[in-house]
Amino acid sequence: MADLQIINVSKSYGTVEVLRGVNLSIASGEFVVFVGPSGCGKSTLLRMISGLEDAPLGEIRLDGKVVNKVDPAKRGVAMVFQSYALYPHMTAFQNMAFSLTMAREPKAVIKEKVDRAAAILRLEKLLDRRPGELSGGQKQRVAIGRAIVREPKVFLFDEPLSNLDAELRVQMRAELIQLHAKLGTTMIYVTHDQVEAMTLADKMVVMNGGIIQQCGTPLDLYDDPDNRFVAGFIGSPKMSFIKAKVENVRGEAITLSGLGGRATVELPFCGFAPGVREVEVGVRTEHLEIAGDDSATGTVAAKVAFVEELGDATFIHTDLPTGERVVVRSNMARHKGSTECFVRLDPAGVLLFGMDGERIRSA
Ligand SMILES: Nc1ncnc2c1ncn2[C@@H]1O[C@H](COP(=O)(O)OP(=O)(O)OP(=O)(O)O)[C@@H](O)[C@H]1O
Repeated sequence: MADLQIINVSKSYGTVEVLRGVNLSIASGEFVVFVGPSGCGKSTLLRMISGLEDAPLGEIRLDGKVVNKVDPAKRGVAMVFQSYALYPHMTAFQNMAFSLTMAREPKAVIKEKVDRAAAILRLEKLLDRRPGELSGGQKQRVAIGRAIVREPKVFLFDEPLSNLDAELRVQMRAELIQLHAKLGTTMIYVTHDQVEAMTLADKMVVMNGGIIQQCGTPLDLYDDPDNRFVAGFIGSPKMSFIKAKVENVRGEAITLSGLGGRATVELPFCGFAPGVREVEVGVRTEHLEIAGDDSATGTVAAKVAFVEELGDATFIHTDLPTGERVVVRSNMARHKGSTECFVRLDPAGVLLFGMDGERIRSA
């Protein structure tokens, strides 16, 4: 177990800056997930922590010690790759034992460590098989086993489940949660799948454009995003955004107009900055409902674009007259066939964003 500090770390490839002044503190034993769209720099940051990529600017501290120039093999970190990276001619046992064999550990110690890892990962019966004789999930477990036997201070996972089918991903996700509970080791995990991130993370780090946009618990990010990017990235279906004009600001409420072109809504809000004329309303699907008419405030006329019926929930994708797409979760079955509807916002579930994308919070 180890804590990790990333202090003002930047990285460029040629003239392209892929990490820009990243600061992050990871506590010992924490499960931290880096998430963000393709190319945002999450794998680069992970590889810099592992030492596979050099870190010329800023500091990476493991248990207080600067490791920027420490050899990857001596950092006490172990990485698990998306591609498994197993030796095809070696058995599962030999693959898992490889680093210990190279370090000339005694045979009895190697066997004990591999057997212990195999028991944790339920691989005991597969140790004689070569990678070609294992399923994707089993191969990934061998790759994780190879990391476990090294008894690292920090595990680094680079999209380890991306090559697995949907069902196996869910199963492996649960296994990783149990593994973390069993070992208690610091784990850093990269994925572009936000559901994976939300289910695994103690702390989630949302990145975009080489910058940490926000970090916190998954529910902090879901309920209280700092900006429009985080709000839109976290959650499925995604948060809907509607532009509005600021009509009236009072002590504990503001009135917005022009939602979807016409509608108005009054929101509880303290300390709204005078002078702001335009905002964007962000609202999650659970704070929207289909209304019978537009008599209540915060109700917008919309056209049904398409309906997804998933059994336990129905998502109605609607288009406002302004062209904005709004997704409503409804337990009213059988919306297929409807072409027009009214969508009502629950004022208590509305978040406000400035036109610069930053969150406007109530005082
Ligand atoms: N060795 C390299 N040389 C030049 N550019 C690179 C190199 N490695 C990565 N990049 C670029 O740096 C940026 C960040 O890449 P990185 O792999 O960290 O992104 P990512 O967030 O992990 O994306 P993905 O989810 O697609 O794996 C990308 O624009 C990528 O093209």
